Amino acid sequence: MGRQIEAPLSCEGRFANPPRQPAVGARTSLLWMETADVVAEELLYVEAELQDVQDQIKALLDRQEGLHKRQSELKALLEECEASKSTAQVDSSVATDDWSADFEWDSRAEDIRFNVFGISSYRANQREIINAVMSRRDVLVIMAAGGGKSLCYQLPALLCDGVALVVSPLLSLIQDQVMGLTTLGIPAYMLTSTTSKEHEKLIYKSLEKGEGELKVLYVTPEKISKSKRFMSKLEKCHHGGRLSLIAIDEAHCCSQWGHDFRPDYKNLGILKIQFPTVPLIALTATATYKVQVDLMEMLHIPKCVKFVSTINRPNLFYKVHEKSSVGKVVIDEIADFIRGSYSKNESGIIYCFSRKECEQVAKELRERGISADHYHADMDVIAREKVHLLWSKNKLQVIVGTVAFGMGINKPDVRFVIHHSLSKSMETYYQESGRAGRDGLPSECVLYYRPGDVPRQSTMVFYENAGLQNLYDIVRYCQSKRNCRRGAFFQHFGEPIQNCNGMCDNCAYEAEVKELDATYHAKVIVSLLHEIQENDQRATMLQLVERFKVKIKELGGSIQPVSDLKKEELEQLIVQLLLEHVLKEEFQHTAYTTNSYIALGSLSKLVLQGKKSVMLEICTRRHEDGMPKSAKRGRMSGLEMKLDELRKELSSSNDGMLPHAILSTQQISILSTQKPTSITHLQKLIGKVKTEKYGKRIIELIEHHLKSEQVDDDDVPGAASGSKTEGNKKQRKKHTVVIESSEEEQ
Ligand SMILES: Nc1ncnc2c1ncn2[C@@H]1O[C@H](COP(=O)(O)OP(=O)(O)OP(=O)(O)O)[C@@H](O)[C@H]1O
Ligand SMILES: [Mg+2]
Repeated sequence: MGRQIEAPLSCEGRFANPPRQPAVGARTSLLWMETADVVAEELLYVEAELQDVQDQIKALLDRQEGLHKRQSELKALLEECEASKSTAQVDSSVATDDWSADFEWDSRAEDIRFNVFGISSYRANQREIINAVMSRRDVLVIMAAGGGKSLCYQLPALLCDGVALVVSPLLSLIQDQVMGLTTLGIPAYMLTSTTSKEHEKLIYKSLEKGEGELKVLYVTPEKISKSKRFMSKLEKCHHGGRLSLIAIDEAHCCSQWGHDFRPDYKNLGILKIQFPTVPLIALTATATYKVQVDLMEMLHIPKCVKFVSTINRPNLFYKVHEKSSVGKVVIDEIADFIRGSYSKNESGIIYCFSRKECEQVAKELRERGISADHYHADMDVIAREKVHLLWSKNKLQVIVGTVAFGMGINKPDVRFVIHHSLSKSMETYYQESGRAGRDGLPSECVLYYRPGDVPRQSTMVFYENAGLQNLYDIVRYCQSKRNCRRGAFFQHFGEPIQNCNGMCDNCAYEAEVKELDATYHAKVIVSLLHEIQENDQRATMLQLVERFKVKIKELGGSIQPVSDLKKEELEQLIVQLLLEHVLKEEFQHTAYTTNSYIALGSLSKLVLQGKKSVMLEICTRRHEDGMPKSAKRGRMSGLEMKLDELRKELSSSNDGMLPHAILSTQQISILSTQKPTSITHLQKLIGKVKTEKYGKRIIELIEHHLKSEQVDDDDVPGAASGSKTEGNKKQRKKHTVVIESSEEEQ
């Protein structure tokens, strides 16, 4: 604990009880001396009493603070219990249903899963969800980002007769999904602002009369709330018994308590009212209990079956990187990181705060030789689509985007997601970073954080429901120098802690963290703000830092020396004081912008009165950086590289088809281990549809590879046949890290 220093400002009532004066009269000096002794004695006694009272007050205040904290924890817990009770009551009505039992559609479902989607086994909950939908139940799915939610409605869409309607919030997401399904030969269409009149006619005809081949129809929520024409066609489709199911993807957008509320999603409740007998499946990666209850109410699905899976993404390495205040330095570091760890054109995403920043970052990365382009809502649709397609086909390494890019984007082999600036909440960060490693292979999520970015973000979110609270949660995640990053996600989403396995910076590397007593600094900051407010002034974080430095110089002679804090550390302290309610942010609008000012928070008095100490964690050194080598994926084998080239070649000769849709990374890995040389064997590994389309080329390539291996073996004197392949296999195994809990196609 640090020393207690007199607060620079006086506290209320400091001299409220001055010592009583002795009576003056014709007394001798002896009497005066005796009186002085008595007074001194009483003074000592009173001072001791006062100290005692002070201690008690401090203890009480500490207790009060603790109780307040516990009170809000308990309130939140109670809310969760009530929410789960109400959903449990709902769920109890279906408790007797066993969704993993045998169903009549089992073999057809297996056939489509494997032969159409090329997926060799279900992931956790997928089969059960599909069975519930097929049993015509309403379903709520909470499943991790990249967990495989799409299959849960796409497969039933193919199993059922008629058309499945999918509501999805973003154009980019819809394009991505339609592109993926078309590649698999599934008749999927979208009805959005970009749909041509010709296509629109075709879709409407199909809805109205059941003509044509429409199977899955994607729309944005605006279509439901704003287009009467569309709704009337949908009704006709329903009356004809051809509306098979309704899926609402990214369903958290319905709830005001969710992190990405969209007003048009609020009107989706109409769907269940208009089509009560059609099963509705709502899917999201992020929904707290509160959001789940909200969703069930808003979508009118009180009796839905709920499937909740873990949010854990064991293959993602989470890291917070200290961000320099010099823009060029940040870009240099990002460029070095990409060049150093991802020199083989591995895909990545960089999230930026603003559209202008996206363009700037992309341009500066290009200047440093990295193939990058920007993506944001100000670009016209064609330009955006072009960038997205180039990236999807691995012809562009990095997309630098705003939040407009990402929700549900399905590129499985994104190896890194960098946040150039802070996200606005834990949910947003979980979703955006969750774009990485959807193929289950090790991938990195790096957030560049500097406390100076907090006011930038807070001016954007303060008017949102719980906007500041959400922002401060992610800020707490960033400020922490010791706590497990993964643990912060579990805590936030109310899930029991699971082992991180060293897959975050704080767990992987021990940082040298100095704990500094910053109580005095905090007192000076609080006093300064008193002065500022008394003079009817305001101070931004930057101005406060500057004034602090001046103040410390002024006070310098009269106080014991305190350790100097650098500008960034002072900003870190101010942010910590915001998180601890010693300070708060206030916002003021000008004609052009909104400014954040730092003001006194509810606990500022405690600091001033010396009843609250403030400790600051300063990271002096981190021994290493980045994902540990042991967690990184080994280099591709020769055959894997050849198969990768083949899928790229097939992708460019089949316009619109994405390389990973031709062969997924897992399939390439399986093929390179099993080396099938017959169509029958190949079909067992990648399914019928892909074998019919690309089987001949794949077999040719594998045979050619085996022959060249044989030649190499023959060239090695004394090498036994097959021994080299074996050797390669062993070597590869040594480099490859298998992430246990990702149930990939192995
Ligand atoms: N059972 C499975 N086995 C292997 N891969 C699968 C399986 N199910 C889905 N996938 C693949 O996992 C990836 C992610 O799937 P999907 O896009 O459905 O994720 P999601 O849950 O919708 O994530 P998000 O919340 O980010 O939208 C896709 O490449 C998909 O093909
Ligand atoms: Mg999705």
